[in-house]
Amino acid sequence: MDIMKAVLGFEDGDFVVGEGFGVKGECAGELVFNTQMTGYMESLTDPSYFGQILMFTFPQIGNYGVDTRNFQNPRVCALGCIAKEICEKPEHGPTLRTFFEEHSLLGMTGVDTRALTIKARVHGTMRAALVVGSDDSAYAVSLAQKSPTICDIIPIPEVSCKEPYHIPGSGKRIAVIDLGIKKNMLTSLSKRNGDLYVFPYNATADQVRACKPDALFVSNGPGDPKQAPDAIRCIQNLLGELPIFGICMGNQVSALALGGDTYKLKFGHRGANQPVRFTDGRIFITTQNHGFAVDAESLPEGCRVTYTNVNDGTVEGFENRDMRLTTVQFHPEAHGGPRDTEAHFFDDLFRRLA
Ligand SMILES: NC(=O)CC[C@H](N)C(=O)O
Repeated sequence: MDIMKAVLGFEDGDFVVGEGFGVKGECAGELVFNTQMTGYMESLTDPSYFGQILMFTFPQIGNYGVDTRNFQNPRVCALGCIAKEICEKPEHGPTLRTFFEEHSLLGMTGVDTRALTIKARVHGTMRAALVVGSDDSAYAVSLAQKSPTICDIIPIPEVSCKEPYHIPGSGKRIAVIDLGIKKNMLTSLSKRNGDLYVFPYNATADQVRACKPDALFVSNGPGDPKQAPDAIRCIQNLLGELPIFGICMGNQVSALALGGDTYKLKFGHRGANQPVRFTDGRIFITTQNHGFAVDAESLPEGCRVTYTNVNDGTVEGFENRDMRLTTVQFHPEAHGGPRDTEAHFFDDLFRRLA
């Protein structure tokens, strides 16, 4: 096998050289790290990673091949993939290498991902550029420096559905705003017989009202929540009119719709063992993937923080009972990661509509 060069350049002038996999090419965006031991395909296909380069801290990924049943979206959404090592002989095929080659994706191995993770933890998330097929570090650094910040990109329209669609179910009618929804959110709602009317990111309140929903659900999505003005407006118009639920980006845009604020975390939470504390003191282990957070202090009267991240005390969920709004920052739908909060969130959602 011919070795293909690759280089990862950072906005601060630093760089690392490694081995490329997939195809030759380049990409630039935030480099973020995920600490999951499994679920690499769920993460790579999670639309919330659109616009970011995804690095896995677990030393080897690809050890159970590529199974499209795990995909959270039909395509890989991360701009590129960085891993210490990819498995060349998985128990089930095809290999990550073959998949990346066949789908013209960009990957890099053979780098000290732990050192790069420490760098992100010390200095904060940085913009980086991955160049596969070259070791021109000066070029990679200049690409990183020229790339827009995560707050400047508008990625949601790229991953939201283009037209509304219907997933029939025999139960409650849920209007879903797709800001780049993970498949397992839809599956989790469908499994509970939800009759789902899915709308693109720019749906208006009147379009939502027209399907006569019992509730509104706002999905996860990539980028800065402040770059989702249509969803914020739609929620604002529907607040108090019907129950509203949201996950991750759905949590953040709900806070903004209420007049609250969000801010960028130093290096975010991305992994499958993030502990959150519920109001009753119980701790749940959750999957998370977020780089922004809701500012607890900014939430207006009537809101109550329901979940707090045990590691850093940040907001992992809040509610406003008067407005019948319940949102979480973590991922109860899992995929990958633990399903400890699936029933807690989704069963509760339908119980509230009964
Ligand atoms: N998974 C998500 O919905 C992420 C929301 C937002 N893009 C963030 O990084 O915080």
